[in-house]
Amino acid sequence: MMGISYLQNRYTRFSTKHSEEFNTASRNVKPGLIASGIVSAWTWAATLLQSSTVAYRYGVAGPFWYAAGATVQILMFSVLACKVKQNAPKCHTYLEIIYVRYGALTHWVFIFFALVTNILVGSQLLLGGSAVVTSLTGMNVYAAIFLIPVGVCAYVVLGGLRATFLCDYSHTLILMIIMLYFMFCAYTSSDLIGSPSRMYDLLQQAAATRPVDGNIGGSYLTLKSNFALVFGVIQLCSGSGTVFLDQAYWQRAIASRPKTAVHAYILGGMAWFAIPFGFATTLGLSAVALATDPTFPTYPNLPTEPQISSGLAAAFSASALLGKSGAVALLIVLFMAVTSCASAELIAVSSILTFDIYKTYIRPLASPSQLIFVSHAMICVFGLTMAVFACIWNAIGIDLGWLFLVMGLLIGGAVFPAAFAITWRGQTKAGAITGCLAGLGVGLLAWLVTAKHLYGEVTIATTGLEFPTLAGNLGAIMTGLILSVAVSLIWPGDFDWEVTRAINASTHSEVSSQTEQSPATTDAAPSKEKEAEAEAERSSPSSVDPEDVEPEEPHDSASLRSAFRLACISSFVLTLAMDFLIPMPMFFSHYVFSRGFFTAWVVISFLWVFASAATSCILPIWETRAFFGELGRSIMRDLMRA
Ligand SMILES: NC(N)=O
Repeated sequence: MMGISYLQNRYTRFSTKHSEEFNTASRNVKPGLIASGIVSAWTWAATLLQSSTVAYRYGVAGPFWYAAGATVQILMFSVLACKVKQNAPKCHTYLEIIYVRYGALTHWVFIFFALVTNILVGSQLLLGGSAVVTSLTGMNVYAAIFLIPVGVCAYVVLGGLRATFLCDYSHTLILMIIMLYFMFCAYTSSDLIGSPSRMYDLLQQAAATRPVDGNIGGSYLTLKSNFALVFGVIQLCSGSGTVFLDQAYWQRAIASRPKTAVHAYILGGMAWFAIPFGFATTLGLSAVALATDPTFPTYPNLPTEPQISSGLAAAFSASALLGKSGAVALLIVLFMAVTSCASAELIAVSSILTFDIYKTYIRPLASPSQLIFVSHAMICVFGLTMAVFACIWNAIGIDLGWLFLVMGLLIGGAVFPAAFAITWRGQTKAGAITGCLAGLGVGLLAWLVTAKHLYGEVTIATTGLEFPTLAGNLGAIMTGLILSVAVSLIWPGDFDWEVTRAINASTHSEVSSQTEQSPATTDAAPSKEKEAEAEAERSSPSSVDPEDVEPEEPHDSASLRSAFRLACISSFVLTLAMDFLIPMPMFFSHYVFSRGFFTAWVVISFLWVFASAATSCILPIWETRAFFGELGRSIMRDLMRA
């Protein structure tokens, strides 16, 4: 990472010493790298572990609903990405939009929801990751929780947002390779399974002795799975909160080029689908198939419910399929997922704390170097915070499964108010605040009342079950939607987007000037500092610029409007297909997969993973080939001179 940052600073005009580059990657990253960054930010420990948990519990419907329920938010976010480019092209965080549109009170409400989202996602990463590390290596769980973020903090501090994209890229590449290793092993070479047909037989045998409650005929081979459908709805609600309120996704929209942001989100969403779908269709179903095999780590017992809820189904099947090398491969893939997502969370929170709290309320005239210093410090503060929260969850008996189902009801109220803040000129301050807070209240109430009503007591066990969490998630998100719309229509407003377009408008892009002149720093930044930065730039041996190699077309509102149309149409059509047209006929017809259909299902999972690898691993290299050629020549020239 240090090497990459050195090369970037020496040979390109993007210096990590500038806060604009550190926090927004100078807003010119191409769609392949953004898509790869989206895939890796959205690939949590849970994407691998919880998807395998639901495969173990519900059969083929689990991976499908995990993937379909959490892809659509990324597709829909393409609409917001486009609106950010249209209505607030110079913002650093989405909370800056809230601040200039609604003022300080609403800003603090949204800061609260944004930070709760990041804390839940960050601590959930460490909770899932550490459970598997402890299970496979015996390491103390608290040591694992604290060790995981240390390295990530170091490379994010060194490299900033662009560095996280580059690390995301390399981690996604490794993740794809290992995922394909598991898939090929399970479905082609393993002595225990070795083919889709053998997996089909083993799943049928498992259904005969361990039928799935709520599935037609107890089968693992059907989408007629009541609890998988409930999980899918929770996933839709909770995923909306963890995408729309997580600055990491806004940051990728902000970092991308205006006209390609939409493509990046659509590509990223479609590429991400393959990860939980392919991974859990392999390791989650293998856990069902091999649970009674002597190679299974819990043999002769079946895994316990707490083990499954902690996300250990994948760890057990990886060990059963491949022994020690399976355990090592799972640890590596999990490390890649946890670190690349943690890096996205760290820099996202650092941007919020730097721009929305420090620069807005503490030191409005902060200089660029002060902003960079605070960004670095906040990365470490948040690294520590997420570890502390993961320890708290662990100490009070909350596991990955519980946190996964509950997250959405805590943040769901703010989903629609946040989306409307950049898309609907009619949403008022009262509508936004009422939607957020009432959504939180109703979500909590629906959750606890349902647990008490259905199970007679409110405990960690009952509050982590499907129906209470479904009620809470739906209550929160729908209340946020209904109240923000109703209140805004009763006391209407008509916002002028020119106000948000003016955010940081007078900032001269560092990309063009190499000196940062945000409104707050134009006059205040010490001129010596600017001179030093300019001098650093002049002394650079040569500055390779992707734009010089491949100049981008000018941005115009007509092309942004057509990108917006593309975002709306593609997110609507893909969502309809993934969440209704494909699963619902299979659900209502009570279809149980035939052997041939299951084989085709597995083949599709392979093809999708290959397409996903092409999008997130090959496309970023292809689209920057001219830049890398020029960079290589610059390095050669520099070496010749030495
Ligand atoms: N990112 C998720 N929901 O796996």
